[in-house]
Amino acid sequence: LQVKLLPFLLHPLWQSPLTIPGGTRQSPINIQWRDSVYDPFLKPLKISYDPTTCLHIWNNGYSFLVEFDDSADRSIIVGGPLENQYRLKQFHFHWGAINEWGSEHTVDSKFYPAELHLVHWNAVVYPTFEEAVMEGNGLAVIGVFLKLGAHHEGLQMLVDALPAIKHKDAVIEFDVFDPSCLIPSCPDYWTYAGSLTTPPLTESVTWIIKKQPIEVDENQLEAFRMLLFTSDGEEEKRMVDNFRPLQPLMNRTVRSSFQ
Ligand SMILES: NS(=O)(=O)c1ncc[nH]1
Ligand SMILES: [Zn+2]
Repeated sequence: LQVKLLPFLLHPLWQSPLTIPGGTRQSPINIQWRDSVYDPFLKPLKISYDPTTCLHIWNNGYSFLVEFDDSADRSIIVGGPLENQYRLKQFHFHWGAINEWGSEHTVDSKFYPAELHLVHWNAVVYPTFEEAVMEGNGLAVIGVFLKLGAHHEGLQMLVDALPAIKHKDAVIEFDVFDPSCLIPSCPDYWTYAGSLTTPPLTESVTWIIKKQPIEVDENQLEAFRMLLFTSDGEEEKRMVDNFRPLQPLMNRTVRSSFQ
């Protein structure tokens, strides 16, 4: 198995070791449906996004991100497993070179072709995102699986912007977008205590993984794969397979909001 892991272990994307030394709650993980524990005390997740808080869309050399004005409580989530309300800061995706893989989390060891992460931070307790990143209850990330299927109208607005941010560090203004159009209507989710899946890999994330995927079509996935890891003028490297390998569950239980 170690030999199989070798390419991932050496993957250029993460200079830091695969798991940070002493890491006990790293992400992503495989969600074994039958091992998840229904928690009747989990509340429904309440999502209230203000589409005008959208700022810009950019290529950070690892994924493409849509960033939001998080200077006030205008786009927030509350409820679910969360003690406080959390402010939306950005969302981004992870995807594969082909449809057989691409998501970070897996369900019963099944990969989806892509995964959306909506990143929120606990502005009730912490003064800045940077400080929240370092705290166990600092962040809440909603994960949504993408599966190959029907055309997704809401996603198309993002897809249409991608050619303008093909290269690393390219950014364009993006004034109005409501990310709730990317979140499935089914309220069911799994939740567990984990980490960021990119450096600094800090163990500060309450993960909320939606059970129901959203459907996107082949052309929309292909548009993700035309982005580049590289800056303008550098030898082109297609932005694909920007997902972290699965991490050990260790002493954690995944809870479900549904039976
Ligand atoms: N992929 S992730 O959502 O864990 C993340 N967000 C910011 C940095 N890394
Ligand atoms: Zn992510």
